Amino acid sequence: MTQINLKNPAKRSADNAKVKTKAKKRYLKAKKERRKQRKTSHTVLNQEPSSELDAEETQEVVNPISPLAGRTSHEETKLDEGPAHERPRKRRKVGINEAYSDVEESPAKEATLREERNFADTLSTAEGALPIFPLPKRPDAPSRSVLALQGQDKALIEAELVDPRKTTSLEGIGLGERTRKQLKGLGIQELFAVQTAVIPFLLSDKTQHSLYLPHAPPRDLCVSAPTGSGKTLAYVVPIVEILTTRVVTRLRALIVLPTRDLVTQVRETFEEVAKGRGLKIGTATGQHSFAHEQAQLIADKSASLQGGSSKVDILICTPGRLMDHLNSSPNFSLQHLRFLVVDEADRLLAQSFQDWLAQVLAATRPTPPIGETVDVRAPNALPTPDALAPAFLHLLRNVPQIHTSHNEKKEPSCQKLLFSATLPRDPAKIVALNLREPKYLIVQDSVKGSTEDADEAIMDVVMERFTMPASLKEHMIVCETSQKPLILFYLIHTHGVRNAIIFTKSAESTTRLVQLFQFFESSRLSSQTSPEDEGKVVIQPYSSDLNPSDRKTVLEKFKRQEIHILVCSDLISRGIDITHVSHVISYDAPVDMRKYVHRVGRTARAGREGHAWTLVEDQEARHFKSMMREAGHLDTIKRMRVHEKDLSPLTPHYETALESLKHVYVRS
Ligand SMILES: Nc1ncnc2c1ncn2[C@@H]1O[C@H](COP(=O)(O)OP(=O)(O)OP(=O)(O)O)[C@@H](O)[C@H]1O
Repeated sequence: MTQINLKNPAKRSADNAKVKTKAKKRYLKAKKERRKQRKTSHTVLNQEPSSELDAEETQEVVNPISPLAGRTSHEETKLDEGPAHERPRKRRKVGINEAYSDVEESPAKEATLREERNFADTLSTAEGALPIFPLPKRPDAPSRSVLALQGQDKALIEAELVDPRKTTSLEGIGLGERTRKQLKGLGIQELFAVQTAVIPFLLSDKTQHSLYLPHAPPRDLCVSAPTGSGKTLAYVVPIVEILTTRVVTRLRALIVLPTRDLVTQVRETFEEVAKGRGLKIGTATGQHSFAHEQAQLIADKSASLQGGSSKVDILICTPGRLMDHLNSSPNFSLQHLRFLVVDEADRLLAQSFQDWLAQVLAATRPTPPIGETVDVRAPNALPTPDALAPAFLHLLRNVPQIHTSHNEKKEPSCQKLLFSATLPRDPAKIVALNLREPKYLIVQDSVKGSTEDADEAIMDVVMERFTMPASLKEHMIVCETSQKPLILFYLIHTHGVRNAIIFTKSAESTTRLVQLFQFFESSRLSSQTSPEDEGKVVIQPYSSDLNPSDRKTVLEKFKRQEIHILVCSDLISRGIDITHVSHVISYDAPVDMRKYVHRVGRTARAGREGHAWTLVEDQEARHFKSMMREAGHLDTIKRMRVHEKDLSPLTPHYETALESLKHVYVRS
């Protein structure tokens, strides 16, 4: 045993040196040996077996050498751990050979250790060697699309994509002979993409043609398709087709729209398609007195009828007036509804209108009986045999309870159909509709069939990157605020614009612009040598300031092209279908993308060409461009430039018009 001199530090250090030298020698020897061993194992490792046989041979040659052959894996594990247990060491990464390097033992023990080292080497070379684990990898961050789709309706993610170029003939998609004839009479030779997808979904399964489907209720449908793509006929045609089978008039289809103008327009479409079918169509918009509407809609107000009473099969309405009838019209019932259509769904779902949606949905569902019930055995208890819809029959308490298949749970048969060019992405809004196994149909341009395209299209809906009609040409004109009216007048005259709709930000702005334009026209025409009326542009306001009948007259004149240009606020930016509109001009730039989509959608309808121009004031340019960029639309909208010198011939008339307008405002 080595003595350590505690008294003499110099001697102590010499002793230490001696001890160290011995230990160092042993260490160097062990190291040399290790290196030798490693060299051998490295060569073996690098010698990849040329065949399976080689690999097996390697194992067979190696294993018999090991003195540990035949030991249990448990014993082997213990042995590997041995040195580490014997002496606590600094924590560092060690190779299997290094694990033995710090051990100072007797030659006999060293021989054992050498054998063990050999065994460790065999382990590293043989099959079943200690596995080399790959370094842990940081998982990839979820993509934007994955994040965007989180929390979205599963049905939306699995939406069916429809190519907008797809058309189909009227035959073979479940339409009856009469409907086909009717459509041909309306000039419809083939069905547009959205119709080719929606009509078969609603009609191809004959079992779904029934008016009541309490045991196999139909799936609901959400449709996103560009403006002017024919969404109205997509729901009008199947509703007419299915309701034609009805015998008794009940309120079976309810179409909810955001404005009176749209109610009138959709009513016209229903009347054209349902002509000669005996279906009764009604509207409720508040345009007439409440009593008048009740008289139009309800057949029997005198008695309280559990099954309700209706004079119409189809009711087209605005949500406000619908609420009035639901709350205050006796016998106005939604229990027989087979279809609930929410057109311009995003707009309607965004507005609460006395929580109209929740109330309508509640009215389509049966409620547990409360209070007084009807004794069906009493004479005249049920006014008509089919007064109650199947899902509501349990309300008749005194019916003897005999268990039959009819006691099975009965669902309301109402099928919800949602349509919009800008379907809401907010899942909460969709959830509020309580949709039944909803199916999503998306009419989207980028469909090439690949999964990536499909995902991209769904992402577009989720991210609110809306699809525009393919035949639409879009331009923006960035200008100074003071120049805006003059630039507008210049564009109208140089491009010979007629059949246009100009959008402003308010009714007041509409009135002012129309007056200014009319003064401008007077000045311009008075200066020309040709007869005054030649080349006159007829411009009219269309705003909430007009009463409903005046609005109707203006719209009709515009449709007949007696008025060339309509100036309006966003009152008619949605849904209005005037096929000959060639230009949509946003005199005041829209502040959000939805508004933009619906405004420009008043042109380029049903595959026709159309132009959309947006005047953007200098200070608005940044917001407008970033809005377009976010919507993935900045590349599509082109810049149009108007030079100062082009405006100069019109400047005197513009100045005169400004002067005249000033007088008007001073006087008033
Ligand atoms: N199959 C068809 N063949 C010819 N014209 C059609 C066809 N389907 C619809 N149209 C016409 O296309 C025009 C646009 O239809 P519709 O008003 O239904 O569009 P939309 O998709 O509802 O548009 P928006 O989103 O602006 O309300 C209408 O004039 C309609 O008559």
